[in-house]
Amino acid sequence: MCPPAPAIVTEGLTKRYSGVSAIADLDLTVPRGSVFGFLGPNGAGKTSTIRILTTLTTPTSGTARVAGESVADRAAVVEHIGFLPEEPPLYDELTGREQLEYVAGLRGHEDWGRVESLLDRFDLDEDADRRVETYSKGMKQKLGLVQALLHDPDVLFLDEPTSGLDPRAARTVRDTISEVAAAETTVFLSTHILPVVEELADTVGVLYDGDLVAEGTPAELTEGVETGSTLEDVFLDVTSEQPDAR
Ligand SMILES: Nc1ncnc2c1ncn2[C@@H]1O[C@H](COP(=O)(O)OP(=O)(O)OP(=O)(O)O)[C@@H](O)[C@H]1O
Repeated sequence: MCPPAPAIVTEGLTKRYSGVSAIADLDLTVPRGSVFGFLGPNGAGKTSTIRILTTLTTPTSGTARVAGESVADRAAVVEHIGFLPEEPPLYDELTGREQLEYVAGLRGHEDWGRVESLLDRFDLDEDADRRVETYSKGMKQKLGLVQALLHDPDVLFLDEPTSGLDPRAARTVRDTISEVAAAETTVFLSTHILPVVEELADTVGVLYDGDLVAEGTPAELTEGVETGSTLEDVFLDVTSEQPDAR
């Protein structure tokens, strides 16, 4: 039997914005059902990569496939993906439940039973009839996560899902990510919070100046460097000035 196709494959992926190189010749493979921690300093090209993989922008050159579909085929890719950007796209004037029903309707997945079960699963049912504008940041983040999961995507993209959350809300979001990953969904997790990656990621990729400068399991990355090294030590090491940096 053939092994299943990877959840994400990029080959020679390149993005330039009027002369500025954001990603350069990126080759990336993310196996199905894994949590991929996508790290890199500010300006490394993480958001640009996520925007290409979620079909919000097009590459300058190279190819990318998500859940087996080319990112050139937007309609095919969006069926398979969920995306929680740093600021969840929510309407303040809707209630939590209306927000989810609205998005489910837009996607043509008018499965109100699923909306209710997700509200229940993420402890949002008691607040579901309150307007989003009254929600705390943590509740908005949870609602954004539920919204990204409504159509049971194969690949979930998360951009800084725990930033700005208090420890309890961040824990809830981390637990949710673990739960989603346990249910065979591939999670592409971009964050600056390294302990979150250490806790959740099966594989880590470190982007620096548009290039992948390290890739492996957290254990592989910390092996071979000084005993007791953490992912933070590895991150700081591989993202210091590279000899061939542009
Ligand atoms: N729309 C744009 N127009 C011009 N340059 C851009 C645009 N978007 C990103 N860039 C540039 O591309 C490079 C990569 O940016 P990107 O936002 O992808 O990095 P990032 O790793 O997500 O950074 P951060 O962690 O700060 O969010 C940067 O030099 C940035 O200034």
